[in-house]
Amino acid sequence: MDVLWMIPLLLLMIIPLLMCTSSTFVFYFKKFFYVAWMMVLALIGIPLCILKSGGRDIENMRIIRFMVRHVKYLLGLRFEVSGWEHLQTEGPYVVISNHQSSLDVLGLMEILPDRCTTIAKKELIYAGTVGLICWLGGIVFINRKKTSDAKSVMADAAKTMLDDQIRLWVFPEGTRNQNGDLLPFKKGAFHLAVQAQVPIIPVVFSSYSNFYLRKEKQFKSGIIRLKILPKIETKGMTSDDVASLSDKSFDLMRAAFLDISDSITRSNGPVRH
Ligand SMILES: CCCCCCCCCCCCCCC(=O)SCCNC(=O)CCNC(=O)[C@H](O)C(C)(C)COP(=O)(O)OP(=O)(O)OC[C@H]1O[C@@H](n2cnc3c(N)ncnc32)[C@H](O)[C@@H]1OP(=O)(O)O
Ligand SMILES: CCCCCCCC/C=C\CCCCCCCC(=O)OC[C@@H](O)COP(=O)(O)O
Repeated sequence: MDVLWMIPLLLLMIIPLLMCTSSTFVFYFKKFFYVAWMMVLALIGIPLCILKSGGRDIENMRIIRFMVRHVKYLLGLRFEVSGWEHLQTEGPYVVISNHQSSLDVLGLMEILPDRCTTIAKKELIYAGTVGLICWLGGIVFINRKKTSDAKSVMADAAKTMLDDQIRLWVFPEGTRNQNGDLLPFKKGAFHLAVQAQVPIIPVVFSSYSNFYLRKEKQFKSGIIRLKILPKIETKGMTSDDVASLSDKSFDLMRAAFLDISDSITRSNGPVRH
């Protein structure tokens, strides 16, 4: 029995020691902590969402947003947001952003507008308590392996956006990417905006490579710049305009990504790919 009491005590001594001496340990510890803490937060949030809304409801995103906002401090991250005024747009719109890591959830919750939820891969629904709270928050799940299914879910979403006056956040790269640049954009977000005839608001996260390097197993403290760009109108556009709309958004976001990542790199050391 006495020995059992020693275990937490030993851990309390060993963990800070390893945190100071091994960057690989810090990497795994922070990653484990992030997932575990989000799971715990979701476990607490689930009954709150059910009590507030009785089930799946986009208003639950307010609870989720509130619960996630402090997590950045626990991981040693800080956000510098610019362009807040561009989110002061009435009615429905589509937010698009680049996607580097599951840490993007922290930036998303930092600026998530009211009545805004996201499009996510369907596999996320199986992520335990996190999956359930995502469902309660009205997240729209798509099957990326079946384009026809994904297209029909997104067509329904375009209708819901207008009927229920909601906003949708889409990651047009379609997958996480940390290659120091943006991946070519998938078309779904642009069809969605054109079908609903709503504006697109691009949001750019600066490169994480000055604090988070998956291959090198580094997860330091750092600053993430979040730049909200002016809205792009889609009124009067048709599906014929989707390709040029996607190209225009890509060019604007890529320029902003290189700009804000470069300014972080200059102040914090080189970006490593
Ligand atoms: C308290 C704790 C709480 C924790 C809470 C945590 C909250 C978490 C929230 C955050 C979750 C974040 C999750 C992020 C993700 O899961 S990212 C991955 C999923 N998202 C996406 O994939 C979106 C982007 N993808 C697309 O938009 C794709 O286009 C897709 C619809 C999926 C289709 O895929 P694919 O076939 O690979 O793409 P293409 O773009 O090449 O399209 C093929 C052709 O189809 C045409 N197309 C596409 N979409 C449509 C449409 N909606 N309507 C009509 N036509 C469409 C497209 O134009 C192509 O045809 P052409 O080549 O142009 O002829
Ligand atoms: C039953 C237990 C299952 C455990 C699963 C753990 C799930 C993670 C839990 C908490 C992490 C915090 C919230 C993360 C939400 C992030 C969603 C995300 O970033 O998904 C990746 C997706 O965009 C693209 O996927 P791919 O890059 O194509 O792959």
